[in-house]
Amino acid sequence: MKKPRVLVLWGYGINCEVETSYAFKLAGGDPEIVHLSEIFSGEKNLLDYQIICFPGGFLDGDHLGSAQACAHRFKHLKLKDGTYLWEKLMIFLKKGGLILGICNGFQLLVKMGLLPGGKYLGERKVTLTYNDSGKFEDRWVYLKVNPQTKCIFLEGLDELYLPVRHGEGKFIPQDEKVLEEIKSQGLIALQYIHPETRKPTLEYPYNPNGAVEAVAGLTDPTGRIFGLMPHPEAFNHFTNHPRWTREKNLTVAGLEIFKNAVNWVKANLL
Ligand SMILES: NC(=O)CC[C@H](N)C(=O)O
Repeated sequence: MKKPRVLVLWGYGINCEVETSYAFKLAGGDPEIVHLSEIFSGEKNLLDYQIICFPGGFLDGDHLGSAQACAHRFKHLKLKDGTYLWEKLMIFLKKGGLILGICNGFQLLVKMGLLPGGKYLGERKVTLTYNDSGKFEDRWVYLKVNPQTKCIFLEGLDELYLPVRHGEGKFIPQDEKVLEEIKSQGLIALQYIHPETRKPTLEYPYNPNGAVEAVAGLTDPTGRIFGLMPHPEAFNHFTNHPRWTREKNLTVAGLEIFKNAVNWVKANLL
């Protein structure tokens, strides 16, 4: 059986590409780690893959704000064949491909305007900025999947426990109107919850950054683009869980996200 081809990008400060590629492999995909420079030079073509993944890290050293500089490259870079990289991305989406952005990758997706997408595709309507705590947050968080979400990556999932590690994870919409639109279309895919009430929370440290509406992850109206601040690739085996020696029958929650993507491509694109 053919395996979905997954483009896992690295370079310029991305540092989670090996773990991310490993997670896609465990999930049944055929990942390839490709340096961004090979995309920018046109040596590698986005259209040769069914899934594009932007992993976590510190693109361009977080200069100008996390993922900001790289977002400009994706929006404005002209390839040797005379086409724009952005046009390639649009063709990739038209062909039905999936896009996943994790942490720094999520920051990149919102800064280049792939999320929230839909009628705002290419426009920046939301951002991810400095944590309210004023420091880098490195902790595990409880998350709830929006039962209304169309996000393919989250199908069949309800609550998740995953690690976050970021300095700029606070979700902010441009204004109330944008927030209402995002909410009414079910684009808030994932929220930070309080471990006791199991409800979305603004309380620190359960909401580790002060994200408005406790947003931890967003999808676009097609459900094929997904970005999240937590790192699902860092929970790919039960021993990654901080309490694995005490808690039994742990679901390896992170891996489920990669399996959903791979299985969807197998069923719909291969
Ligand atoms: N782990 C990451 O991807 C971190 C993203 C970004 N550099 C930040 O600190 O917010």
